[in-house]
Amino acid sequence: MKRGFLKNGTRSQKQFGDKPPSPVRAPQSTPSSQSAAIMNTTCVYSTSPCIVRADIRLPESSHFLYLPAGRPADMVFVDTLASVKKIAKWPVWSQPPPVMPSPRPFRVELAPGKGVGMFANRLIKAGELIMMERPVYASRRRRYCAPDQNEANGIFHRAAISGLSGSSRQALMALKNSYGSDYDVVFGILTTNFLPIDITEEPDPDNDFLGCFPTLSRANHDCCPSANYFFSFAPYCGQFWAVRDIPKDAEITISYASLVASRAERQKRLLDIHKFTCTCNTCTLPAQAVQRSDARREEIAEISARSATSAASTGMSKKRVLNAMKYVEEEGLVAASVQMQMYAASFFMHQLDFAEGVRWMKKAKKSMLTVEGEDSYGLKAFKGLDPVLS
Ligand SMILES: C[S@@+](CC[C@H](N)C(=O)[O-])C[C@H]1O[C@@H](n2cnc3c(N)ncnc32)[C@H](O)[C@@H]1O
Repeated sequence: MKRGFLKNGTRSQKQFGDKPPSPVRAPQSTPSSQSAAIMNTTCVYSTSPCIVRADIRLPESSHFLYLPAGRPADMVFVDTLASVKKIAKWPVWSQPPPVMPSPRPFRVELAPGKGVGMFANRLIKAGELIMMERPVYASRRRRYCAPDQNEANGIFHRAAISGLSGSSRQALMALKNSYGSDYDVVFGILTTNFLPIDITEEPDPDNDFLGCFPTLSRANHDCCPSANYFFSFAPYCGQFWAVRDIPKDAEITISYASLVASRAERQKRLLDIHKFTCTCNTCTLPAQAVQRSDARREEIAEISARSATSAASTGMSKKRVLNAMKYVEEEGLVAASVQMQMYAASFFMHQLDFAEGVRWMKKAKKSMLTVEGEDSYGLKAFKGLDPVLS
């Protein structure tokens, strides 16, 4: 998911939380005793915009930017000084976050065995925007902090959230912590709830950011999810889009890990990073059905991987492409279908079957709209092709 899944319509899925945020360690000369760790290492860099240096001891310390300016902060951005100075100037902060129509089409309630989850209050139609909101905590995955500010004492993150308004801090602290007592609770909450976000409009793998959301972070995982998470850069909001009709009272789920992997691989990742064993319908199929599901997902993964290479259609047969399309449908992987449809479009174009190529492009465009809405980066890439595709 590089801001959602479909930048350029061809990027492979960037998954959130695929590895925990990793601190970049400062040189060992930094004091590392517990007493030094407890001391306040922050200092105010500027008040307007409100920027706080995380650690006066480190030349390259991370900085905390509190937004919006001049009001109790709804959000903290954690990054280098140069970066937060640029972010502070974005015009989006002068606009209030978009308000979702009331009543909301979902509720947050107990999801047995999972904590809480999001459930549909009414039929939610495929392609509907379920929820959008700004993160309360946004951070580059790799932050720069001293060895005495670690996952166990949470000093760094605690300092970052201390400048948030009471309500934003409470919303964050109310989120689930799946990380257990070896870790500080704030670190645990953040790591449990991170979703991928962006600081650039164009795809940029070097800028790897994570965000925590008061409501979106309540969605549970399913290996055949009913919603797609997309980060819309323009309003600076995370969004959930219904990828199929979601009946009243059904759970609204997203995917935390790559779905085009075998059950064993998915389960390992979910346990290692997200600390649960997935018991979704796909994971609990009878053994033979799991084998078939694995084979379908592995085939989709192989073709998705090819779609990123220039030799994408070399040695590929039409039968195999069309079979893969069927597999995506059989597995209910609506978000993954976009990449496959784009692959099919380019495959047929290479075969000089333009009618078939355009047909798959139209399908991909429609799917992009369903799973990412009008702000989809991939959709924008289609703009010049409108006369052909409409
Ligand atoms: C981002 S939170 C999701 C909301 C969370 N259930 C809550 O109560 O706030 C992620 C955590 O929810 C739980 N979870 C998510 N999906 C799950 C699933 N399919 N089965 C069991 N637990 C799940 C795990 O504890 C996971 O670490």
